[in-house]
Amino acid sequence: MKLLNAEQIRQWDAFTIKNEPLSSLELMERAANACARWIVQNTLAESYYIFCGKGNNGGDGLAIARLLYNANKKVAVYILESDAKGSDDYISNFNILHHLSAIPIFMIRGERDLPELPFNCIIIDALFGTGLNRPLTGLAAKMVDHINNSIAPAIAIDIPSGLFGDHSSAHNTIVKARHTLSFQVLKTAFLVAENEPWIGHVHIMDINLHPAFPDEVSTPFSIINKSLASREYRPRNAFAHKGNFGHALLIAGSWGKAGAAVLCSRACLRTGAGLVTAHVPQSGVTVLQTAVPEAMVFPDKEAEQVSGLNYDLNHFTAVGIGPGIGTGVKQQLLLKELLEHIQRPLVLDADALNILSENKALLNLLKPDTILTPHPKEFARLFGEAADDFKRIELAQTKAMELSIFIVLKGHHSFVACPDGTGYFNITGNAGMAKGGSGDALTGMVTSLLAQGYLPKEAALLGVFLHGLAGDLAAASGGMEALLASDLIDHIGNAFKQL
Ligand SMILES: NC(=O)C1=CN([C@@H]2O[C@H](COP(=O)(O)OP(=O)(O)OC[C@H]3O[C@@H](n4cnc5c(N)ncnc54)[C@H](OP(=O)(O)O)[C@@H]3O)[C@@H](O)[C@H]2O)[C@@H](O)CC1
Ligand SMILES: Nc1ncnc2c1ncn2[C@@H]1O[C@H](COP(=O)(O)OP(=O)(O)O)[C@@H](O)[C@H]1O
Ligand SMILES: [K+]
Repeated sequence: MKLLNAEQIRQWDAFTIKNEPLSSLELMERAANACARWIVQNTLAESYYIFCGKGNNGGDGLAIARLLYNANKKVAVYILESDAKGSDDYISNFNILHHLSAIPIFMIRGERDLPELPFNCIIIDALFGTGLNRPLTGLAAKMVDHINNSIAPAIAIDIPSGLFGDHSSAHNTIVKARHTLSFQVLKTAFLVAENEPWIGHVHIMDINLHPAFPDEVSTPFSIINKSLASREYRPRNAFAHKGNFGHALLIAGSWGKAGAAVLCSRACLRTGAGLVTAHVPQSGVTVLQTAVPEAMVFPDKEAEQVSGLNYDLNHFTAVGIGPGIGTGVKQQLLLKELLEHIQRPLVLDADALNILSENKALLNLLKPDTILTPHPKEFARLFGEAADDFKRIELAQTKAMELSIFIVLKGHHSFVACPDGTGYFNITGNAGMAKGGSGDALTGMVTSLLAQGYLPKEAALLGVFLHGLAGDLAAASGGMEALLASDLIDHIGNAFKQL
């Protein structure tokens, strides 16, 4: 699903208005209806304090006030006064409300006009939406501070006021919402960790914008959702044999970190690879053969670390390297040798990435379409610190294009940067996965898909989606706190079944 920017969403409105057809006021009513319905169904409050600006976001707020009043809720409206005359639909809704004369409307001209907010009210934030074009200052910022200083929860309409939809809002004054009711599609702002303090729980309100529009625009960003993942998925043929599903090699583990090799090998098998061989230090052999008897083992000549490649890499259909290997001289040489000789699809994770960070010249050895799976710290070590989350995404895109590789920037919404300049945000996964071992599972899963013949882009997108979904299913059955990477791996099968 394409991720549209604020301007494209405006065009989508206009397209819907022209082609459905309906008036913009009717579209606003539809949006307000969806919000009011959600508010009535999901909240119980003594009263609703509705803060409005004079743009269309404020128009939504005025319409929501009327609809909540019609649903027998006690409402009061507070309008941020400004020199602007207000958008047409704001004015229309203001006039309707004014004539209704049942709902108190207060104009806020100065700080002294700000109402006291009782603890048992709900605040509706309809000050500014996607039309915000500069940080809030003056009375608007004071109003937001006032909302944030109240203990009453705030529900933001479309986007918390003060937050930019498409770029960083660092240092802005922003409404801290408990819930955000946003129209039709996710905004990029909801996908980055730096905005977590403002957005609360995001709920997408379907307002039936015209389905033909997204096909007409091109966007650099998309969302990996179930329909995209299902499109990538290739079910097994009935007459298939293990040779059809490739042979994955995983180079992982060291003394004290045999678990990393166990987790990525098991995840690799659970994701469907026909054969899996783990190259581990000798100390890891018994561990691996006991914990994952389905995997074959290639014992290194050293006891506690992997130290060299004494086999033909072409024997395998895909290779994953990094989890728990360490960053010593021998692993550095091993990685260099591997990068020089490999002719197969490759995933680099964890210590393999840390080795690259210490030896940047190795980046030039990366073959096109190699997949890197850094978490934000590994990414910073590799490519430098970024000023904010949006800049980090930009940097990932630049590096993916420059090096012709895929970069899976892991996080709550992992971002897959592709060499063609496109990028995909994942929407599965949960905080239960924030525990050592989850990343090792992802390495095994993506390597598995590559081994089975999925193209690198397909493997990265499907792997990230299934990984998060398996985590979600594991959390649904055993809770987030208790979630182990092993639980996630045990749910990979159920994740596939949902495709
Ligand atoms: N499909 C959908 O999504 C639908 C969307 N709809 C709704 O429309 C909303 C977008 O409405 P919108 O374009 O009128 O912009 P909105 O944010 O209300 O006002 C911005 C105005 O404020 C001003 N301004 C900007 N920054 C400022 C600042 N820092 N401090 C002070 N002023 C500032 C700026 O004017 P300026 O001062 O620049 O002349 C601008 O005109 C959207 O979020 C959703 O709620 C629904 O109704 C229908 C379906
Ligand atoms: N809060 C979260 N929400 C969704 N996914 C998460 C969250 N925290 C971690 N993850 C996922 O778990 C994995 C963690 O990887 P990583 O940090 O490399 O862990 P490790 O190396 O310890 O296994 C990543 O795929 C990441 O996207
Ligand atoms: K808002």
